[in-house]
Amino acid sequence: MAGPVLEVDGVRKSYGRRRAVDDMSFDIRAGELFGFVGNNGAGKTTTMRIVLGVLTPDAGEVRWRGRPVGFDARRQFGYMPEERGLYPRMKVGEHLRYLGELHGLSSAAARSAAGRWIERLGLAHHASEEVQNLSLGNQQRVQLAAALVHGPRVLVLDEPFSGLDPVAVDVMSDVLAERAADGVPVMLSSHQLSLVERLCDRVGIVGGGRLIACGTYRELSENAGRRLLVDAPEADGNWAAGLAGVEVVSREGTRTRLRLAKGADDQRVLHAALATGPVTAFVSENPPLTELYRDLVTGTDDRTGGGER
Ligand SMILES: Nc1ncnc2c1ncn2[C@@H]1O[C@H](COP(=O)(O)OP(=O)(O)OP(=O)(O)O)[C@@H](O)[C@H]1O
Repeated sequence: MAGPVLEVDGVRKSYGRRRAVDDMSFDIRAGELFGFVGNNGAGKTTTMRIVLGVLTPDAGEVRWRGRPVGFDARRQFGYMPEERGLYPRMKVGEHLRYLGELHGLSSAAARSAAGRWIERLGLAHHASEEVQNLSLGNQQRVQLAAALVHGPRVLVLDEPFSGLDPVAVDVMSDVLAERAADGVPVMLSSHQLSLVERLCDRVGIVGGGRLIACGTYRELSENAGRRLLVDAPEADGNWAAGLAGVEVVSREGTRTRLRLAKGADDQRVLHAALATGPVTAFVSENPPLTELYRDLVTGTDDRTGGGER
């Protein structure tokens, strides 16, 4: 994968006295699917709007290929806003052609691109319908087509998967993976962490307006410390207590899940388990992104649970 093309550097934004985004920095590489996750109110939409130039930051800047993003660069961005922004009375085909032309495509090119995306996103039966008469999921497909119709060089998508049926999620995932394979950097926010884990090359986790972790799933997983599942049928509930660098995450019957701090010795864990009797399972586990996320976000976001600061 190539180097960074889209850089968010030290971005800060307040609404009145409320700090929504604070010293936010990350970059996205060409051809990379970058998942942007965080609790409600963590600052994702505000950051994405700043990337798009819909909002101006109080400090910091966004750069595209090393230069501050200006009007010309932004015309090459494709954006799917959280508050979907389609004209309800326009017909789907007409709407997409209009948006293509608005972004500088010729009338013929806009017609052809609109037709292509209508077909690709499974909207062929709805091309002549008014947007407002479509189901919400289909409106969302149109919204994705609207972000793609002008052949953008960057995609910024705010919760593109919310409310989609599983088939539409697959179509959307395939399309985004294809765009990324074509070298387009794709930034997407989502609360569907299993999907983000599966789809995205890297993940940025936002808490309280700041980026609290960023990396591949594997990197995030390694930084969080190793997990072990140990099944010691004759052990009592306290067998792992007091082992240095070892935390008991959960116990179900005879199975204990442990988290090991960096550098903690798993062989000492094995010895301690064997000292209780037979050990029928001793397995390294990769926690799902959801669990890593919970560990990272807990305690870092004083707006956790949708509250505001
Ligand atoms: N127009 C606004 N005026 C005042 N405060 C705002 C405005 N927009 C957002 N905020 C506040 O800024 C903070 C960040 O909001 P933002 O919408 O960026 O979060 P988010 O991570 O996208 O949340 P969600 O997952 O719920 O969409 C919140 O405290 C929110 O209430």
